[in-house]
Amino acid sequence: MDVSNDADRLQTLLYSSYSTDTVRQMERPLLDDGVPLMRMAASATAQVTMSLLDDEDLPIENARVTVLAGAGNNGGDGLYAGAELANEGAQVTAIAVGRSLHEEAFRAFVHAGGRVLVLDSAADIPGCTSGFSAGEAGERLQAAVEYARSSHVVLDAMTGIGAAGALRGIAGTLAASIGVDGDLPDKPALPDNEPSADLPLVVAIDVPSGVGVDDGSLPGPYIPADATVTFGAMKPCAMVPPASYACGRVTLVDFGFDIDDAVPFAEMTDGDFVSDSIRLPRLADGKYSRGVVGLVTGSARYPGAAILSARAAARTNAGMVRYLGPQRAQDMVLSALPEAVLGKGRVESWVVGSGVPSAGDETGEDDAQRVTIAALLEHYALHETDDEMNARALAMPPIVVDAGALDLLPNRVVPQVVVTPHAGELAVLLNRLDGDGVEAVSRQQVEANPLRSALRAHELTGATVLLKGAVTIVVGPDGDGGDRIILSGRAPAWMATAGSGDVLAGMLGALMAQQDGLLTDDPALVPEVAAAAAYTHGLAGAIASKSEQRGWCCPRLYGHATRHSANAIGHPIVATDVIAAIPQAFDELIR
Ligand SMILES: NC(=O)C1=CN([C@@H]2O[C@H](COP(=O)(O)OP(=O)(O)OC[C@H]3O[C@@H](n4cnc5c(N)ncnc54)[C@H](OP(=O)(O)O)[C@@H]3O)[C@@H](O)[C@H]2O)[C@@H](O)CC1
Ligand SMILES: [K+]
Repeated sequence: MDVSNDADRLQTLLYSSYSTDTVRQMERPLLDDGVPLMRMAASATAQVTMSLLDDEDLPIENARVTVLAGAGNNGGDGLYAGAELANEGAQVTAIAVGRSLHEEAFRAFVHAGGRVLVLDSAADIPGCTSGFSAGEAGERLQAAVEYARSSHVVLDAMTGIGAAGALRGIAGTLAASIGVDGDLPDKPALPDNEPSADLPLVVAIDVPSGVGVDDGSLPGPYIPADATVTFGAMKPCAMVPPASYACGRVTLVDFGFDIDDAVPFAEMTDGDFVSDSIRLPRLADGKYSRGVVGLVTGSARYPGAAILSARAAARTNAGMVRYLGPQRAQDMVLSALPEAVLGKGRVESWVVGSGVPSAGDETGEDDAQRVTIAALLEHYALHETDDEMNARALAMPPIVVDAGALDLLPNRVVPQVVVTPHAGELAVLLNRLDGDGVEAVSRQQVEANPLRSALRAHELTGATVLLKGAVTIVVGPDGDGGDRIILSGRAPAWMATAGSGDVLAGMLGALMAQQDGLLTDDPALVPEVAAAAAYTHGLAGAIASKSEQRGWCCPRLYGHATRHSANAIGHPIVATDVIAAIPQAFDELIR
């Protein structure tokens, strides 16, 4: 990735996340040059902690701070940060969860007046008691939990990027007692990831302990944070849900990593990125050249989805919308959108399945829409032996496969097919594709590790996958034989409402129709346009609900002035309100 100037570099740093291996490669040259990264990390953590205490009107001299310190460098960060807070007058206790502590950091901590409570009887930490009985170990653990709970601040320094798998042993028990075990992060969605006023404030060092650092999963007990101070570069867990929901407000400490040659693991969309997907009208344009969207959506049973998808597509910069569906839905579409054209004709993209019953639905089997969709989707199927049919499939216009069409998806398809499931629908899709012999995956499992599920669906089908959520995950081809992961976190939580998905499907269809056929020629653009649709949908929802809250907030950059952040929570909306706000969203994106 070529990052030509400083502003571009910072933008890339804030909106890209890198795997732990890449982060270690990027920090290597600095460590070799003797740059004191750990001290820099610790100072930043102490400063962020003090400013949080300040926000709560808690003087540092009165603050009780608990450092949950692991045996690795993450624990070292915590101990140095604890030492700085102790030097400022705080009363700081470190709970040693492993058998050792980072030596120099431990010395600095003790020198600053910090106290240490050891939990592992086999620990070997200078000046600390060990070899105690199992009974005493239990008492110490209980005391540690109580002490942490009654603190003003907990610095979570158990594990950082060296974490492997679910937290085990004492760290796991402590996380289950102080944090969460088995549930997704569950708190009101506030603007700017505002910390709750409840004490203790939890500050995660680098990453919250217990989350899947490289995939955003929650493999076991974890400690949700009010704030995370992360070093050098964003890790996937700070962007990918549900771990990203456990990070609270994120501050990135720029170590000056050279990111020119680093390939991000996952990127977050921003408005600049999205505007590339918007085709501005041209002087010589007519309605056809601006892109026509064909919709096979809605059904006799669910006609409303036809209206929502048609109106959303028409508002999203399409030249024209064609609608195919049952008489009742046709009548309703025409009265809601007189501009719609009924019946078949040339289109630049398709949207199928929104508001169409699936096979499991009681009206599913005999719904005529399903017959039309199944026939259309056959044109997108890839066959092992038939090159001619494959060439025809590769030349098809892009298509959005939503809701009731998902169970009609052929096994292997071309990448300009975008499937748009929510977690439950993705679980059903994966179980059908994986077939018997592979353990069935539940909606809850998809929710606990949505990225893995989206990657799996892309791998199995070849389709581009857009998994809906407060942070929407898009997985598609990167053009070099690999996967591209793009996220959109623009939507406020108010958008979790009936019909919201139908609106997204229509918007995505329209954005794909206006790409002048480029998506068919270059499938690597498909995930970009899919993420752009999710972002524009989220932005329209934010405008409609007058909400500053979003699924993902851009991290603060340590040492740089914090932009004043508005804090309107906003108000409830219905899907129709989102459509009404699309023009204003475009206005913002094009400006
Ligand atoms: N490189 C640098 O100089 C800089 C690094 N920096 C900081 O260092 C961090 C990386 O440090 P790291 O590599 O030492 O690993 P770290 O995250 O402390 O984890 C290792 C410890 O965790 C334990 N552990 C692992 N898995 C576990 C599990 N499932 N359940 C329970 N325990 C588990 C593991 O135990 P073990 O497996 O050895 O028994 C070991 O004790 C990085 O995130 C950043 O904060 C910054 O200061 C900037 C400069
Ligand atoms: K941590």
